[in-house]
Amino acid sequence: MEKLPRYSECFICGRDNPAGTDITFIRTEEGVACEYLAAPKHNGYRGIIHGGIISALLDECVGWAVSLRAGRMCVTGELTIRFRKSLPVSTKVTVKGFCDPEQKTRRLFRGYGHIEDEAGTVYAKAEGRFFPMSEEAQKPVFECLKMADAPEKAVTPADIWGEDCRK
Ligand SMILES: CCCCCCCC(=O)SCCNC(=O)CCNC(=O)[C@H](O)C(C)(C)COP(=O)(O)OP(=O)(O)OC[C@H]1O[C@@H](n2cnc3c(N)ncnc32)[C@H](O)[C@@H]1OP(=O)(O)O
Repeated sequence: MEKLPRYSECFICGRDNPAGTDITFIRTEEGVACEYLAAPKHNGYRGIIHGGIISALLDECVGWAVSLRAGRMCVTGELTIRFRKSLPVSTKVTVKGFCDPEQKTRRLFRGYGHIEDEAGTVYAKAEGRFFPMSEEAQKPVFECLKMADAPEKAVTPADIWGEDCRK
């Protein structure tokens, strides 16, 4: 399992965004995952994590999973979240994202994901459609992507996709 780069300004994974969740995503055999310890600063109602935070975690995790498959960073076109159970503060959960293997076009990628705790309880599920950026639009993204373990180190498309890098 390999740590994915972090986007310095991102609300979810950015080191330089004090409002964020300070999360590192990991490439897994099936897709992408991250650990999240439900924090009181992310409350909606007292003691329960805000649905917007849950949505943002799933958006980014599934977004990474489809981006790895697409060979380009993607933007979210559509995201549907099903909130199955309230997520209590202080719960340690794993967020998992996957790209639909039944890919029919290179223009639009479908992805899905969920949030579960150590006992396997699922709190929320997501599915969405994601669109790869153009090569031009992707360039500024790489100005802010930094290696997870070396924040001073820049990242190139080849660092993420290797030989699968889309031209
Ligand atoms: C990798 C790190 C993780 C990152 C996670 C964070 C991701 C984000 O949150 S990104 C921020 C939020 N998203 C955005 O800012 C994207 C804003 N939207 C856009 O840029 C554009 O609307 C975009 C790219 C989605 C589609 O634009 P465009 O390519 O011009 O679409 P368009 O030509 O109108 O439509 C193409 C096809 O896609 C479909 N489509 C277009 N937009 C959408 C949409 N939002 N949802 C579903 N389908 C859509 C259309 O139906 C159309 O299909 P068809 O040709 O069969 O009619």
